[in-house]
Amino acid sequence: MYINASAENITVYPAWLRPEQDLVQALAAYPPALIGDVRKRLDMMSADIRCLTPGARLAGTALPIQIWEGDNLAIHRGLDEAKPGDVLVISGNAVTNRSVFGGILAEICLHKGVKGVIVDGAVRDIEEMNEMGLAVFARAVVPAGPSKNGPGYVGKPVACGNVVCNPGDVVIGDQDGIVVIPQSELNETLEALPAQENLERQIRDRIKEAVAS
Ligand SMILES: O=C([O-])CC(=O)C(=O)O
Ligand SMILES: [Mg+2]
Repeated sequence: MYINASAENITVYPAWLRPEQDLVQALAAYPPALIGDVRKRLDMMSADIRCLTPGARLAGTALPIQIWEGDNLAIHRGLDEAKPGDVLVISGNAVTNRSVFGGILAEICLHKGVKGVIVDGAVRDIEEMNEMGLAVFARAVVPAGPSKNGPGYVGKPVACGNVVCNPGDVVIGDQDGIVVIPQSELNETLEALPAQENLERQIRDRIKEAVAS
């Protein structure tokens, strides 16, 4: 950690397997809306979790962190476990009167190769993070800062934006929002995507033909 604090009360769960980056990148070629459609229109986070860094696209593997509301010690501790390609998926139990993530944590994320952060709670320093190029999704923005006392969990499944997210699940986000793909279903999801894309193309072609005729 880069802060002077004891992380004794943060429980870190055993390391998990991360999916192949090639598989993550292949899924990242598709937008969350299309991925959600092939996943029975389930597994998408609440509309309250918004992209706060305009234009950002996000794709990576989940590193779940459960914080104590308004406290970010578990995020600092969790970043010690982060690997390149991870996305921090942080449950703050939807509490938004304290920001739990900001520019300093964003700097650690970039240094670690973390692709972005999804917070079921609030963040701050949003202009700074925008310039830094980290994809940030959260429920709210507020300048009030957090405590750093814990407790918390790192690497235990969390609920974020009403969706359960396990360590190593793939999360894909754009301006529409976030979809979560369970690690055991990555291949079947990827295989189903071209047909869904084709279906949409056919509808668009019919529209073009109708307009042209
Ligand atoms: O003060 C905090 O812990 C949150 C924050 O603003 C930062 O990470 O820059
Ligand atoms: Mg700050």
